[in-house]
Amino acid sequence: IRVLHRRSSQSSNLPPLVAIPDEQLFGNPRHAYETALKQYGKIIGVPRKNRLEYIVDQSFVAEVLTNDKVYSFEHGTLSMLNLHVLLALPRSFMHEIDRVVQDHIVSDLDDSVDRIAPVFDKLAKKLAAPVSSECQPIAVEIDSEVHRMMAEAMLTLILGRHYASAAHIASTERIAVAIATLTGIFENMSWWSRTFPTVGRTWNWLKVMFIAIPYHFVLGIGWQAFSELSAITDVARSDIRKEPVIMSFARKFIDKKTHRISLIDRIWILSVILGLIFASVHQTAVVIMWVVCELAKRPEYIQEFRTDTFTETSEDGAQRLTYASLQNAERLDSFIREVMRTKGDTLSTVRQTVSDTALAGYVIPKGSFVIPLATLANEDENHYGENAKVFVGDRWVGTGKPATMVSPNYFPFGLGRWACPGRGLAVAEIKLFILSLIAHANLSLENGEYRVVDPLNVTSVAPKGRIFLHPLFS
Ligand code: HEM
Repeated sequence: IRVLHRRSSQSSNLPPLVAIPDEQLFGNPRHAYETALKQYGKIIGVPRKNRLEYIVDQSFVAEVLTNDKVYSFEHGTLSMLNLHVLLALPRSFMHEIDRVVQDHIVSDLDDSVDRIAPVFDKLAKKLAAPVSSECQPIAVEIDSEVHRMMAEAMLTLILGRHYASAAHIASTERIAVAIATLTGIFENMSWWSRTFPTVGRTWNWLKVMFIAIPYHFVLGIGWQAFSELSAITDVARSDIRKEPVIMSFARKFIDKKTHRISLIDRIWILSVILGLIFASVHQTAVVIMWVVCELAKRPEYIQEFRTDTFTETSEDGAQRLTYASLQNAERLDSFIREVMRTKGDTLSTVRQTVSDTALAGYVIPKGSFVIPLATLANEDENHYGENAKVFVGDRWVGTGKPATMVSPNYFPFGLGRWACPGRGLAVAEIKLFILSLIAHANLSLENGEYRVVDPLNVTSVAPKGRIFLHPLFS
């Protein structure tokens, strides 16, 4: 690690510019950034993949993530995704997705959970079936199944149960992963993209815009949804709450005179739904895998999670998990919060300066990416005490701090006005899967360890480990 320059000139007053070799940046980013911040101050500029990013320590998390007038979430996030073009639209894409999630998903989590719970139960039963019949531990390929399950759950919730066909589920998975590549999640792992980042980014962008979205979305799900939106009328419905998210969201676009939704609005609705699929499928699947791996590494927690679980009897007499069951699972909630705090997020939230901005005696130029180093805040000994870096599964029990409650020392879901609006659903989904699975089997991990695949992107790339399911009574 070396300083390229301390200050380019007295008048520009830039933070120190620090060069970190690629092997350190991509191989052990946490150590590399933490060391550089310790050496050169609370804010440093670090070039990465042809971009200059300003990395700040834990003392600036609140300022950078919540002062949206200066540090813009929309500019930061859309620019990182190479989707700046959306900033030029007359409507705010991010505001619209935010509203859909708030008004049509998390406003009634009881109902949202009821709609998707069967999808989680189905996978848990499928995975555990061979274990129960053969009465011996079996290794399961859980990662791809979890991705598929998330695609099915979100299709069911957002577009309706009739969309959950094998073909649509496969397309949804592909779209979610394809759009996630725009954030550069696979760039860190490929020599080609790391060495020629601009070419890599352009290639990814073209692939997503001209192949993945048209082929996997427009021709299938998109076309079906477009036809349904074309047929929607403003006839009053008594059961609007029971409609899929897309339909209840679409109602506000029905023109009072024509009683139809205009072509532009139909395209807008579909774009927002596409954004929502991206935001909700891939990342949740990855975090489920983190929780599964951590729990399989620490199976001693499983029994107490079971003891906490209560189910409700449905009309057909079967036992089912409801949102109330999930809220009751306090020890599991604490475990999830601890996984999210300690899994090693580094550069997980980004903002972009909308003007030259003074910070810590320096001036950060307009249009710069500013990113807090999450590990420093999430594992800050001044805040959490001596055992800050230790995983304590029940650390949060009885503290009134659920996994969804963010703060400057815990921001896996971001912070401020733009903190993830879907986090209530995300945590409910993680609990649904874990509780459904441990109802049928115990878990363990081969050699008690998993592997972090991309340490610079732990939120978007799942860890790898060989998971074993064990029969409950053996
Ligand atoms: C465990 C899974 C998830 C994680 C770790 C996660 C994390 C995040 C993070 C870090 C942000 C940026 C916040 C910021 O910069 O301050 C964000 C934004 C967002 N998330 Fe999530 N998220 C998850 C699941 C979901 C789900 C299930 C939905 C939808 C139902 C969702 C919808 C969104 C949306 C729409 C935004 C854009 C910001 C906004 O509209 O306010 N996320 N998420």
